Amino acid sequence: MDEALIVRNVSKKFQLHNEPLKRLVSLLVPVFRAKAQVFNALKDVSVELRAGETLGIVGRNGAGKSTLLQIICGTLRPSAGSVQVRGRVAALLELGAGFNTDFTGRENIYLNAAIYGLSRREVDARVDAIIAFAEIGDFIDRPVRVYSSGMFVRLAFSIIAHVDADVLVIDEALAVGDALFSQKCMRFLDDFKKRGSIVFVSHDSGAVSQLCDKALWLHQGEVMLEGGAKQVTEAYLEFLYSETQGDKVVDCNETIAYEQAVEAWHDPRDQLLKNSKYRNDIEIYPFDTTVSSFGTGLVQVVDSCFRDEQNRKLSVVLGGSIVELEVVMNVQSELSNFIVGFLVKDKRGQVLFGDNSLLFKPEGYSVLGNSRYVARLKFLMPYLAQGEYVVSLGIASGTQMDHIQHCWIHDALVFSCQSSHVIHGLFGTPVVGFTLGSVS
Ligand SMILES: Nc1ncnc2c1ncn2[C@@H]1O[C@H](COP(=O)(O)OP(=O)(O)OP(=O)(O)O)[C@@H](O)[C@H]1O
Repeated sequence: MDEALIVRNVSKKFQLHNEPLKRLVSLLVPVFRAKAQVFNALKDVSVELRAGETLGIVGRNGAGKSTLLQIICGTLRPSAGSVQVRGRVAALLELGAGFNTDFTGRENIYLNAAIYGLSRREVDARVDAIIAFAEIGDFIDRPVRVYSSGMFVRLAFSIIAHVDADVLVIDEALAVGDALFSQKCMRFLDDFKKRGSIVFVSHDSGAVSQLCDKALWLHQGEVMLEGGAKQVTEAYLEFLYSETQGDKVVDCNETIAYEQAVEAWHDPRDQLLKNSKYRNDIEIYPFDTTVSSFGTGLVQVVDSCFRDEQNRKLSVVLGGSIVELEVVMNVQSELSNFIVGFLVKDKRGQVLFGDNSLLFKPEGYSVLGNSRYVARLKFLMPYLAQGEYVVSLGIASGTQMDHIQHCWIHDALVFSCQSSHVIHGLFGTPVVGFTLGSVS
């Protein structure tokens, strides 16, 4: 077959029991089973995935996504219908599944990889790569019962990434909480797409539309829509918004005063947005002094943060407002043509925007050796879509086209945005003026 996965008319019914005793009795005495209340978690779901394709599954809580993934992986039997998968399936579905909590991380690598059918010799050959990808340091030789959930995810993902799977099944909810690692996972998945198929469940429809070729929208156990990832995620978002907003159309004349748009950067919808649940709060995590960097080493960044116009350090930045990105650095030796810049990337590593100090002084600044400097880059933070982001910092000397990096930090600051009105595109940039006139 050309298909990597065929899900045909799959239904799943769960028996619901209020009391554990009744559940036990119904398991032991089949006649009681008929009396239990039945819940249809999946109803006649069909989908096909060709080898090399990526399928995203979206849907609200309780829509049946995890149930479908478990059926695809064979850890749950369907009540009706069938699933055919070609090749080796590796899954990240349930934290700790397949792990022995008394074993160390290293021992669990062998245990898990054996479950996926790898021989000891095959695991010997890739154990170092698995450990390097997981990046959990000395914890690899400690029992996994002492692991944080983030460490579990790191190790579990690293294992499934190295078992030569033909189909990867991933519930992205598990990767939440660690923006840096989920970026790395997304990069890995992008690469994996070249050789295998992926089934990917995510609440982040942006991630689904970027990563996946096709998508399936489940609603109360049924297929609402199946098709191209873009088409399905857009329809799903529209549905979510119409559910939360109703069909109310905001009357622009009533709520937006054109005169408010006097300052170039001011978004006249600001007040409207700030008072809504789409308020674009962007939470900033503190600068991690242990984060790795590369460059000549003549400059070390010792701190970085966001400040508002009153010079207050911010833990939350509001999308659509002016902020200052502060970079504190130690400079070892005198440098000319000095440039400070930044990039903001989404969790797949895609650059959204960035800038540097060259626009202010094309010939660059000069700095003295053995000194500490504070650079501040003031910019308009765009409205960001829900998700996690990182800021990369670069300190260099030279020109835009030709420069030497003294200190480049990939993930200097991490930030996370939980609420947003941005549903199309990667980010929103404020509309600073609008006029409408009739032409005769
Ligand atoms: N073992 C079970 N017994 C009874 N009901 C179950 C069982 N497992 C799942 N369900 C029910 O089936 C429905 C679908 O659950 P499922 O976990 O597949 O949803 P989901 O789309 O993955 O949700 P979420 O996004 O919240 O993870 C839910 O209403 C859930 O309560």
